[in-house]
Amino acid sequence: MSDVKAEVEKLHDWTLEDEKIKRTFKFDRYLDAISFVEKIGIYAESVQHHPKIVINHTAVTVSWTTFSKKQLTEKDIQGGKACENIYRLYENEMK
Ligand SMILES: C[C@H](O)[C@H](O)[C@H]1CNC2=NC(N)=NC(=O)C2=N1
Repeated sequence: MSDVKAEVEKLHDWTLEDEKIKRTFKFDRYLDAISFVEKIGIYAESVQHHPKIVINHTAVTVSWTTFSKKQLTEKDIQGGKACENIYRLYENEMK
């Protein structure tokens, strides 16, 4: 297994399929979901690596892959970790 694939296992809650990692994040309110997406957008622009994001009311599904290489790369792992960190901010605010 490649190092990148081994790293996916450490990202609990993310599933690996077809060279993509994916996770759905849940929010209490629609605008919390939108705010999460905006923060991911700011991260994505800062590193010039952009995920697919599907907003379904209060559920946000984020998928990372590297389309230029048609495979999962370290940048996708970093993207997944960034999403986790951003979501943790939201969870802490809710406590
Ligand atoms: C030039 C620019 O860095 C590339 O087009 C970037 C932009 N964002 C990207 N995002 C993702 N997810 N995969 C890429 O291959 C990619 N390429």
